[in-house]
Amino acid sequence: MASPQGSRAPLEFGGPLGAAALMLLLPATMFHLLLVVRSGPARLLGPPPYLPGLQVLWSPRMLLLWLTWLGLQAALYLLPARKVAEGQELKDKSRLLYPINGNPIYDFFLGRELNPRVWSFDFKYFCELRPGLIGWVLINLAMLMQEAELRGSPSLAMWLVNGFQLLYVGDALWHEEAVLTTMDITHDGFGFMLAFGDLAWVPFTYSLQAQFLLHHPQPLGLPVASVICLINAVGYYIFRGANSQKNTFRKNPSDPRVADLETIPTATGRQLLVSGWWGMVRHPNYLGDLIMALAWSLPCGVSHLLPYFYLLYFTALLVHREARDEQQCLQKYGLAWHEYCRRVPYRILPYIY
Ligand SMILES: NC(=O)C1=CN([C@@H]2O[C@H](COP(=O)(O)OP(=O)(O)OC[C@H]3O[C@@H](n4cnc5c(N)ncnc54)[C@H](OP(=O)(O)O)[C@@H]3O)[C@@H](O)[C@H]2O)C=CC1
Ligand SMILES: CC(C)CCC[C@@H](C)[C@H]1CC=C2C3=C(CC[C@@]21C)[C@@]1(C)CC[C@H](O)C(C)(C)[C@@H]1CC3
Repeated sequence: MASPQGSRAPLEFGGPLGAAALMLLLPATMFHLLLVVRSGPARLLGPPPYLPGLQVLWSPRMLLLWLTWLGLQAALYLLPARKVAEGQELKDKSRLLYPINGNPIYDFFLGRELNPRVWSFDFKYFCELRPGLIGWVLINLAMLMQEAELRGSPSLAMWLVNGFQLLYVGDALWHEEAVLTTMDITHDGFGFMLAFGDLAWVPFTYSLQAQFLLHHPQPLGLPVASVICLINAVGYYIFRGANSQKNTFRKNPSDPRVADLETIPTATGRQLLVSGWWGMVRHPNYLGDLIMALAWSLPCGVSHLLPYFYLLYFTALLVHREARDEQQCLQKYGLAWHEYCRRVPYRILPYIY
């Protein structure tokens, strides 16, 4: 968004160089992870065990399968029997026009079109939840079924990972409307980052724990499994509680479930919650999500670093995302946001960060 003086807003992700590096590094990282997870050593930081030839990598049948999957999801997305929810309005009821800054690599990575649509088909909204997230749990299920074929029955660890991540995806679909208030929909364009993130990164790297367990079975006793289930439950409770509280408040501040919460008025007319989950830290939803990310890795044991890749990546993503959101909220709310930061000094982890 251009500032009042017309100067260009600061470039994120390290500008064109950062964007170009990420567009090379991310597919390479995903490729490395998928090779290493199948190898015996499964060393995250080691070189990939082998580099498959092009005849292995290129499969017209797989391409057709993937396009069929995308087409099926698109057809289901277009079914007439669906609820239509309004997106977030901007302050003056209009939509800001982002100046094209003549920077192709950066624009290609971040995207500049906020709401890419063909008729009523919203590409960003469609990609955000459906093909990638549902594909993720399908890959998990395929791993579970293949382990049953290989070893007679799925391991307890595989059941836990499948169950936790099915809960996460099911929750996302159940609360589909909440996606409309996420940063991706309200602020980010639909470029390489979200297209690759939604359609490749989520299904193939988020299913890493299930893939790891298929190739590296891990023993898991009931007492430890119970503790891991408790950790996931705590994470989900915080994640869901915080997201629902904020989304309810944003939809209707007078809703009895949030009406008694303390708030800070802002010059925009919108208020900031300063008690409840959002009085604990400034991103309680991220805290819950990270606790769940830990619970997804623990069933894979501690013999390998690879299953903890998601936790490491996700921590970096949310720390970076939180910083981006802070800048946006500072621009939106000015002094009110400074007051919020004074009263709620921690970002994600109480008394730590
Ligand atoms: N699994 C994954 O890969 C990922 C999961 N996520 C999850 O997605 C969820 C959404 O995260 P994200 O999209 O980053 O955005 P958030 O849901 O955290 O929303 C941030 C926005 O909420 C509003 N807000 C912030 N503080 C307050 C407050 N005190 N009172 C009222 N409103 C407030 C502001 O918008 P405004 O005031 O304009 O309404 C702010 O821009 C999170 O749970 C996160 O964990 C996110 C990224 C990746
Ligand atoms: C490829 C790069 C490393 C970065 C890509 C990041 C994307 C994979 C994520 C950015 C925000 C996301 C959200 C979810 C999935 C991952 C991406 C697309 C989300 C749909 C997961 C389910 C949650 O319930 C949610 C709150 C709906 C999430 C919204 C943000």
